[in-house]
Amino acid sequence: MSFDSKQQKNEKFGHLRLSTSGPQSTSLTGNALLRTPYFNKGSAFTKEERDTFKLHGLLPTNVQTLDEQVTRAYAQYSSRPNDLAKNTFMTSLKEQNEVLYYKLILDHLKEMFPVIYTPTEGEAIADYSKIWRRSEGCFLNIDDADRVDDDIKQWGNPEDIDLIVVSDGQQILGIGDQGVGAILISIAKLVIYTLCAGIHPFRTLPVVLDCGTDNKGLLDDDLYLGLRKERVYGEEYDKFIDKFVSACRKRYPRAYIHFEDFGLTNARRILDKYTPQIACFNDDVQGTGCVTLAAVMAAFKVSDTKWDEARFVMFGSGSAGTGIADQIKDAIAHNTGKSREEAGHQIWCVDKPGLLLRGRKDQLTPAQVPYAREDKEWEGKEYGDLLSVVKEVKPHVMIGTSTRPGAFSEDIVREMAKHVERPIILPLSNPTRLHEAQPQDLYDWTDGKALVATGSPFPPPTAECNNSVTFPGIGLGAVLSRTRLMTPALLVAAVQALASAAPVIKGSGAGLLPDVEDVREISVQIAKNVIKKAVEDDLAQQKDIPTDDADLEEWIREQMWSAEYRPLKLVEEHKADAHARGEVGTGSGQREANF
Ligand SMILES: NC(=O)c1ccc[n+]([C@@H]2O[C@H](COP(=O)([O-])OP(=O)(O)OC[C@H]3O[C@@H](n4cnc5c(N)ncnc54)[C@H](O)[C@@H]3O)[C@@H](O)[C@H]2O)c1
Ligand SMILES: O=C(O)C[C@H](O)C(=O)O
Ligand SMILES: [Mn+2]
Repeated sequence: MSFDSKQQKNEKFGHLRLSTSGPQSTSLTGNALLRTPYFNKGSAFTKEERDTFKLHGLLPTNVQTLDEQVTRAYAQYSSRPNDLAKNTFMTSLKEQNEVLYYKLILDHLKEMFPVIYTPTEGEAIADYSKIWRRSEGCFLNIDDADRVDDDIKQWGNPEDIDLIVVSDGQQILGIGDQGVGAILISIAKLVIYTLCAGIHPFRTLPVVLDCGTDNKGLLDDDLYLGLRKERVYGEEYDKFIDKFVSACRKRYPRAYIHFEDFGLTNARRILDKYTPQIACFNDDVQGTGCVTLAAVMAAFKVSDTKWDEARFVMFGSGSAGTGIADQIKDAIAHNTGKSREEAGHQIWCVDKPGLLLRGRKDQLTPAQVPYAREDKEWEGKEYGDLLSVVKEVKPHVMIGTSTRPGAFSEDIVREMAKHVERPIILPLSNPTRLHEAQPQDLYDWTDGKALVATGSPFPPPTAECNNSVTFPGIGLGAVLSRTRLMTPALLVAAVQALASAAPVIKGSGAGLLPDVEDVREISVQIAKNVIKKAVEDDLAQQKDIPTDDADLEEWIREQMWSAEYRPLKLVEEHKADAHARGEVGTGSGQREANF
């Protein structure tokens, strides 16, 4: 990477920096500059910049600060009548001025998080083809699989992209197949990476793999923007994924790939296939597994539950359910010295047909198989519904990733509370309307004894158990260390950092997980653990990573992007490209032509 040499002298770790607070360079002037959201400062362009970049006559006279702009933008945001309208407003703002967009959110993080992310983003995704105005992100479709490499390569040079979030749209949150609208989940996750972990917004790429859709409503919608055909499965699908991964590897060899909201039959399979080959991560399986394990660890501190006796019931055993089960199984094994197989006996997985049993092996996914119980254990017992299973198992922990709203009904919760002092109940299905229970009901039915965390935000004392407190820090660690692989050991290191930041563990509150307000700091701690483990396990490709803890933290913080205006320098066109690539990661070609 090429960096401004003056800047390097002033910075302890200048030579390692990915993103900088130093000057940026562009050859754009006039309206072209104002229409480039990454560089546009609107009314905040200084007098000198207005001279240099030929902006006179294009802006009102008064030069304003970023804070003044935030005040105006917040008033406009607040005047929007509902959350979806607010979400649309934010999308427009992002298309106009990225620094202002991020600064506005960071100043109102708690309030805006549910509007730009879950649950409102779910509505925007479902309405994608109706509310679409301007294209953002990379669209690859299975009918043009031969073009994948060409379509990917136009986003920059090999060193330009650090992080790719990709979805095929088959299982968006709990709202099922959303086809091409899935581009918005890739974009939203990347926004969270920037807000919560300072990942440089211009060094990322949101992708949708349009493989058709089984959503009849979309296929019948004249406005639908995606491939109008039934979803493709099997060999053709696998080849398409392979082409995508190969193209990413070839064109952006340093990029870490985050898979999001793939369907049940593909999510785990794809993850297992590529984990030994590239640095990749499935958020629904691994991010959710990590955050939920951290919540359970915090809850155990309060309830004084011992790992060797703890019993877990998972309701909904898909990507998220089995991902959580795997993390919990490893934690049991780690804390008790049991084998992983033995540890798995403390987990009971329930899905649509009831408890998973070995006798029904042909109906189980490979990820479910290790949790299926021996049929003879359950002979003469009821196992077809959650209440019967809870009666038999008497779980300490019940986790919902079923997409079935209200599944944790009063009789089930009261039954659970009969057997354990502090029932730990985590309804995680998103969006909010799909939660297996409402937190207030859980407190009421257990005389306030339940320890609760939910998939979408609720007021305190209910913590939000959403992968958004985990994946940004893990990604930051992966990007900065340039880890070759994302291994289970790196994820364990991440969970340790997250669990120790829980308010109940720190003694700073009742929450089982840290609040979103604190997430940037949590991400530093997660990234630190991930990087240290990557170095220890000889996976880190980045050279000269500081070994001292304090230095490492400083090194991480310095590379986190923050929402502030940087001085802008005018350079000639050919130099701008070279400079931009090195300094702000601004790709050439299509990236600029797109604005
Ligand atoms: N809080 C978080 O961070 C987080 C993370 C990932 C997923 N989730 C949520 O978890 C839910 C599931 O996501 P996923 O990616 O695992 O989906 P998935 O399709 O892979 O799994 C869903 C599972 O639930 C089962 N199921 C469906 N209806 C059921 C019913 N009535 N009774 C019992 N089981 C039923 C399905 O058979 C499937 O096994 C979604 O609502 C998603 O938003 C939350
Ligand atoms: O996107 C979220 O809010 C969390 C999770 O990835 C989900 O699919 O629900
Ligand atoms: Mn998801």
